[in-house]
Amino acid sequence: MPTHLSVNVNAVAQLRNRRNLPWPSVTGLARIALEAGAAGITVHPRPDERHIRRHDVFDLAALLRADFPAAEFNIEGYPDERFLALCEEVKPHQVTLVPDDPAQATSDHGWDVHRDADLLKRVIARLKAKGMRVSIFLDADPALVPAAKATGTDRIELYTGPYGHAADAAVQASELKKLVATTAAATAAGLAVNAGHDLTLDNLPPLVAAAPAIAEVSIGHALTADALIHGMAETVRLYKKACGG
Ligand SMILES: CC(=O)[C@@H](O)[C@H](O)COP(=O)(O)O
Ligand SMILES: NCC(=O)COP(=O)(O)O
Repeated sequence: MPTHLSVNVNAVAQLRNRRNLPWPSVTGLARIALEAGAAGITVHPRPDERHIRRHDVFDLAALLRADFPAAEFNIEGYPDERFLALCEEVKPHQVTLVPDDPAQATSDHGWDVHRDADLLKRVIARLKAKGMRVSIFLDADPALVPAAKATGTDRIELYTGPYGHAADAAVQASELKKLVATTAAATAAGLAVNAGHDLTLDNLPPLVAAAPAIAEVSIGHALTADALIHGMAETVRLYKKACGG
């Protein structure tokens, strides 16, 4: 089964937010991505609404419900009360919990699954009780898998930043090894595996070849940059091919 591609539209929203104008259209670009074969859409509404705004989340949910019922909506974020209430209202297919501080420029680490075990258990049970699948952002380290599993999560999302922005080939190869080992440990523990952050057309094929069990990648920054060159539809086709299908 090829790895599913979820298109993250944060960067489309960030470009739109430069002006008080409705373009580029977040739902319009999401529609093009889904028509071109993306399996889903991802957003990471941050508290300062620097890119995705609250209304985008509702607009995208309505788009998927009306016109792309087979596609999945994935909402990422830190589980404060505002975020949890938003998820409960929108009911996406998947909620990805990320340990980001509001001041962070972007996500740069996974959960401390030991220190934050109680918070994660409580929040995951709450979201799952409302029918949402839950994934937690995790650094590539197989030793973290047992504690991740103990939180009750359905999936982990491997933080691929250190692989994606590795300074040289040797570092990238060593990061890839960690991603492969963590995928194997998670799969053996009965957890499905997603991956994301700084994935590109260049680094995606070696990742999915080495870890074909990865169920889904969510990609935004590089994919949006490529869409400026190739257009969104062609870019989604290129990334789908890079995902193996
Ligand atoms: C959770 C994760 O990996 C992030 O990639 C995030 O969704 C990106 O957030 P920004 O688009 O705000 O950098
Ligand atoms: N979960 C990762 C994601 O949605 C997008 O990350 P990036 O491709 O913008 O780095």
